[in-house]
Amino acid sequence: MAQYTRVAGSVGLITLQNPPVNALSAMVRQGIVDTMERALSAPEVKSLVICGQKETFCGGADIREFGTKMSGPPLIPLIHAIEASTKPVVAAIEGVALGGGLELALGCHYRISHSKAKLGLPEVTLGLLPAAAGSQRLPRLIGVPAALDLITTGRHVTAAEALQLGIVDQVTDHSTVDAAVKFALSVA
Ligand SMILES: C[C@H](O)[C@H](C)C(=O)SCCNC(=O)CCNC(=O)[C@H](O)C(C)(C)COP(=O)([O-])OP(=O)([O-])OC[C@H]1O[C@@H](n2cnc3c(N)ncnc32)[C@H](O)[C@@H]1OP(=O)([O-])[O-]
Repeated sequence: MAQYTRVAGSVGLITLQNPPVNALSAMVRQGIVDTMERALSAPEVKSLVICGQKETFCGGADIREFGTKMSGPPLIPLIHAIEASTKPVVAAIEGVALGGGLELALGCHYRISHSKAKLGLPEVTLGLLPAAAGSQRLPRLIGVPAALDLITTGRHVTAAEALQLGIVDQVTDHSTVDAAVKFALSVA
């Protein structure tokens, strides 16, 4: 699921809800599609923030759905629709942004991270490659050598390293959602 609220007057806040790590289940993907549509069609909403409930952004594809029949909207067009949004979209990253979770954040126009967050593309550790265009968006963002390192090792980076590499735009020790909403207001 994904919850939609309007905050600070003009920011649409989309909160991913799928304990324990807000993995991208069919319900969450459908929730993102529905809440994006709602935010994009609301004239009073000028920018968006995507976050995860319970202080974690997203652990990627829902491993509980591996080996089951695919249902719900696929991830690639969903992330593409976020990237193509005419209203700026900011990812508020707490806890983890891993695999499809980081790929979702890479489709957003800006990324704000909590200082204790971990980011990475660990697909290789499952015998997979990033399957939702992370292998395209990450090299575009930080260059081929740094992206290849992350994709082929699957290692997690700290928020400080993510900032230094250029994966995130800002790191905060305080409320990531508050910082992302402030950022979203500034770029609307
Ligand atoms: C399209 C895209 O390209 C593709 C193809 C993909 O995205 S492929 C998928 C990529 N994502 C991953 O590989 C992330 C795998 N997870 C982890 O690395 C870790 O879990 C963690 C996030 C760093 C947390 O570690 P932790 O030590 O704090 O606790 P935990 O005990 O391990 O985990 C805590 C609880 O979370 C559950 N969990 C963790 N990740 C999950 C996931 N992706 N889906 C569903 N549940 C997950 C886990 O089963 C456990 O549940 P329960 O036992 O409590 O019921």
